[in-house]
Amino acid sequence: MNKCEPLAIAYLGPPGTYSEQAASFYLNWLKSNQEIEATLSPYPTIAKSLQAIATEQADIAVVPVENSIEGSVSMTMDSLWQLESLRIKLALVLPINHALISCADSLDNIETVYSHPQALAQCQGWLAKFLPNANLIARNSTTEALEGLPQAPETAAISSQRAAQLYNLPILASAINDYPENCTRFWLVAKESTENNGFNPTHTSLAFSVPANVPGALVKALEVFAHLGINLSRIESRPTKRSLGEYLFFLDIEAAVTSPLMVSALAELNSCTEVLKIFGSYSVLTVNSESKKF
Ligand SMILES: O=C(O)C(=O)Cc1ccccc1
Repeated sequence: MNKCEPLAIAYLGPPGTYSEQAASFYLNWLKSNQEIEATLSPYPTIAKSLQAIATEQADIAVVPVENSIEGSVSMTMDSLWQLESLRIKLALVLPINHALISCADSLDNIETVYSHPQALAQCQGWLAKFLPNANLIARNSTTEALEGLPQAPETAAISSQRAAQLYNLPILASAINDYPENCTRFWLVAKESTENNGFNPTHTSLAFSVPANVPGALVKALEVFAHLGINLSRIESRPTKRSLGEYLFFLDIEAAVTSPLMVSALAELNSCTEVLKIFGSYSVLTVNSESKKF
């Protein structure tokens, strides 16, 4: 990164997404706490936001990783495993409030609803109750879903209230997520070589594969943490994509990578896993609605 250039923050666009809200929060934080200027650059997919870091087109990517209702964002996990030399620098937890945006006069006229798969899933109860016959179609992001709404009044999109204001589109229903306490965790990902941001790391994320057809291989790996009294806050499996029934295991751990217990754990883990990748050690910030400044 050129020190004179503002920091380029990649996020899942077009502007107005929840990822942009998380990216804006970080941009404001950088300005007020570290006097660092930054700019926001939208990318069409989560994978492309992360690739922009690997290819040094951008300095930091803000990507959704897990939702309190719907679970993990598989595109983020798969890209992190595939791309080398990326590190998680910080986690941000944001409250998520969805609205139904449409130029239709009433819900009765809506035939199709577009949104990011996570948003469709987070509103499935509401959709089943109020739009039981609508076709639900996935888009790359909640704001990509807004494209074409004015030309097609029989369509609607699930996006944020702020996105409706940004694109001057009407809100037909608000607070439509099935659970009011809907939160999403975002990771801020940079190149391994990037300086730390001053937060003391409290969590570590990693993933590993285990030797094929070894009974108890996963138990052995998990016992490393249990025996050392280290708490795990998430475990998730993803297919290796090599052959059916082979998995990668993603773990979030409540300890910094440099803590003495983790140093012992990682040494032991190395000996019972096949490939082990450490995605970073970072701190978690929870953003409440009032502190989302733009
Ligand atoms: O599409 C967006 O706005 C995103 O940033 C992804 C997303 C979708 C739903 C909840 C949280 C993040």
